[in-house]
Amino acid sequence: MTAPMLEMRNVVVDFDGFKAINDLSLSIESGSMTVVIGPNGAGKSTMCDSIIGRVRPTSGKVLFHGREIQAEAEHSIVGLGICRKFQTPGVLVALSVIDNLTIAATRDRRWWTKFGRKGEAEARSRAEEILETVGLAPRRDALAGNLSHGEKQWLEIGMVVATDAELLLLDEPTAGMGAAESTQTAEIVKALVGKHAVLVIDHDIDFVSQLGGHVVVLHQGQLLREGTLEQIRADEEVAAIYLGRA
Ligand SMILES: Nc1ncnc2c1ncn2[C@@H]1O[C@H](COP(=O)(O)OP(=O)(O)OP(=O)(O)O)[C@@H](O)[C@H]1O
Repeated sequence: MTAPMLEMRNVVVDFDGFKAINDLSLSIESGSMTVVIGPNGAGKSTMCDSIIGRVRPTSGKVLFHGREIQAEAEHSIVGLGICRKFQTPGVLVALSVIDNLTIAATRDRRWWTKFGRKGEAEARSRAEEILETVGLAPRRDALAGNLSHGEKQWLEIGMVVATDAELLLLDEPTAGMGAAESTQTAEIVKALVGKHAVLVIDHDIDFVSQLGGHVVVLHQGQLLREGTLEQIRADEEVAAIYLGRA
């Protein structure tokens, strides 16, 4: 039997006696979409931190294609093919959209780790492709600093995609967005699935329903439920704890 692409096995993250992640086990398959929801403080960001190597599990294992990565440095985890987008966009505001994407594509993790820097022409052609994927073709030459909040988020998704990571971690990609921008974000994220596995953290249930992925509910650092959004919505314990229904 082949190992899942990513597996968290009995992971505990203990901050001075407080278990932000408490015996969490879950698997993510290649090319899949997993959406993590849960109340504030459920441990969603800490879960991402423990996958990417920003936080060390106190116990348990994180495996990527069967290889233990829980003790690896963040940059080597990125080199293996896991890349994370944070809530706050980290684009280079003085550069154009296409230049931001080209720089990110130049740092394609496979070229970075195995062959040195990718050629400028190849990186630019990859950047042009990603420009379409994230819907920013009309804003190609705009300075990143002049983009709207939503456009900056899409550019940063594009920069994560440009690394050609196998697993993309998107932490609240719709933070601060209105309904129309959230819908467009769902379309962008759905288009990434297949080529990449995507793990999305988000609070917005409308957005989660537009994504249509496998839903994981975290509560107090533990996996409360997983399934389709319909199964999650029908679950009375989840409704009481998270969706606010008695
Ligand atoms: N470095 C830390 N030291 C101590 N406690 C922490 C640390 N990081 C997170 N926590 C605590 O761990 C718990 C889980 O936090 P986390 O940010 O992972 O939750 P979350 O589900 O992402 O919440 P939110 O939806 O509000 O972003 C919270 O109670 C938080 O205060």
